[in-house]
Amino acid sequence: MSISSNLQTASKSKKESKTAWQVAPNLFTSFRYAWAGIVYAVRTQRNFRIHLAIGLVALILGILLHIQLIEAAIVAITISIVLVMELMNTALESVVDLTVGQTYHELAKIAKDCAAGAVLISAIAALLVAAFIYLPLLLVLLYPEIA
Ligand SMILES: Nc1ncnc2c1ncn2[C@@H]1O[C@H](COP(=O)(O)OP(=O)(O)OP(=O)(O)O)[C@@H](O)[C@H]1O
Repeated sequence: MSISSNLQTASKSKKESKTAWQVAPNLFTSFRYAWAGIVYAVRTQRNFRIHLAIGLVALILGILLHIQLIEAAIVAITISIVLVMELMNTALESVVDLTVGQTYHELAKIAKDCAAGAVLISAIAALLVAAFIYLPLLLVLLYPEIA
């Protein structure tokens, strides 16, 4: 996402909550800020939306394929890691943009590239987990004779 649209969205949410910089007075407010971060990512980050959709499909497929509880736990953790990496990537991009603005800086590039790399590694791990858990079940479903 571009820096200017990031700034636009940020200033919009600033208008919505002028007290967002304050320390959360209670647990409920903390949850509200956390939820606001997730909503921001859903609204502004295409990759976050894609990973969220893939995660939901994986969960539904898991239910349909009757995966075991331990497999469901692994799938849930894997989906969470990818989404967490996306959120951390978004947070880091915002901090970098806040720091250097629209000027090119080699350290800004390293920070953003490494964050993007972290997301990529988590996504590849998720693909591997999906292959290990779903592929054998799907193969048996498609070719019952190999079971
Ligand atoms: N200030 C900067 N200085 C140097 N390079 C930058 C800077 N900002 C961005 N880049 C380079 O451009 C790439 C894309 O940055 P951008 O902020 O547009 O992320 P993005 O395309 O929104 O990423 P994502 O798809 O993960 O959200 C970075 O990975 C980095 O290589």
